[in-house]
Amino acid sequence: MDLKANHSAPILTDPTPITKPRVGIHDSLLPYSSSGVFSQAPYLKTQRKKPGLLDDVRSTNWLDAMKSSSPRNIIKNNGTDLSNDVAYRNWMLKYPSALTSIEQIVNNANGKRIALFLDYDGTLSPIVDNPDHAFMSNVMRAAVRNVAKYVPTAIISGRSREKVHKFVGLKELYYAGSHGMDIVGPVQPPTGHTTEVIEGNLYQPASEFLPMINEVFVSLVEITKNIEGAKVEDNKFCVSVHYRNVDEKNWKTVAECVEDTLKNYPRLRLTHGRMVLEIRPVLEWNKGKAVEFLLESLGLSNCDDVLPIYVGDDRTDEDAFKFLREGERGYGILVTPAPKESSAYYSLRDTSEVMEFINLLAMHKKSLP
Ligand SMILES: O=P(O)(O)OC[C@H]1O[C@H](O[C@H]2O[C@H](CO)[C@@H](O)[C@H](O)[C@H]2O)[C@H](O)[C@@H](O)[C@@H]1O
Repeated sequence: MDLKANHSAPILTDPTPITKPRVGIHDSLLPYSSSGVFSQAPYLKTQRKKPGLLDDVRSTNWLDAMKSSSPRNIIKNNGTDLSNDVAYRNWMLKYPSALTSIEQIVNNANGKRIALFLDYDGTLSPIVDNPDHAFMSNVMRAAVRNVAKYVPTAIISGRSREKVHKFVGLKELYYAGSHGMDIVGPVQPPTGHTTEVIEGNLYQPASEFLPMINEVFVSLVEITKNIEGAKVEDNKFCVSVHYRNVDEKNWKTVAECVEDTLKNYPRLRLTHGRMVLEIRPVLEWNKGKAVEFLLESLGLSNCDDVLPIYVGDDRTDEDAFKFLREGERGYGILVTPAPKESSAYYSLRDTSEVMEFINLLAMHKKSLP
């Protein structure tokens, strides 16, 4: 079957199809300030949001949103794995496998540098019950280390930057934590290929929120302490409240605790991840902005020369997919075992397919003169 012919998204088949971004990245983001800290981008605005406008949880069907927030609830139906059924195969006509499309992807990269952006949980490490045990396998680590020899590679995670760096454990990469609100950029854009990223320039657009986030973290730990299975995670500029291990009958209580806490913090908002409620600053900053920022600071923002690829599995990754799709800048690849609407172009089923894709990409780059 010719997947290209059925792909509803614009297929970038021309070797130089990617146009310059419609909106250029603001030069004012660079250069860095003398303190070694990136200067605050002037277009970053904090918006006040009423507590009643929280993203998901206070909408009438918030409980449904909580239930559907992980493939655990959508893959299985009466014990049948729907990922093999007709619905998934039909869905793949719109989001073809990045493995079977590898030729198309590398053809579009012909003559261009590839920049690779990887989410962590659910992308490089499988989803597990205990967030502290979301370890990456050694073979995955080797694959990421290897691809980073050929293409600049960054990890963009909802976790704190320090934690995700520790999990991945590779010096060769760039890291953005707190959904992109904590970025360590290069001291200067790499000239050739670097084997070790020299850390130096921090970009933390939400730094003013740190005391507030810490306060909320402490309150949430206290208020949820009697809910069995609930876990509050400090992600530096965001807080995650996990309910994966909470009995479903208590999910409402978890949401109410979060809501009660946030009533006092109109400058914070709530989003949904996979069995997790995520509290973060009301700020025009997300993983898409982080990709844009990293491309610029790596000297890779010229779309005629660079093909960015972003691989991720979660709702917050959609901002990066959108950023790449909107300017026809590059490709988003959604990792999911079940059909899902997305702004990505391609799909991969799980972390083992992610590893296969990373290896194919490295093999291709290695084979180039
Ligand atoms: O942007 P990411 O790197 O994907 O981080 C998003 C959240 O990932 C983690 O939670 C998820 O993975 C856990 C481990 O597999 C799982 O137990 C949890 O249910 C998932 O939601 C992380 O713990 C969160 O803090 C991140 O926000």
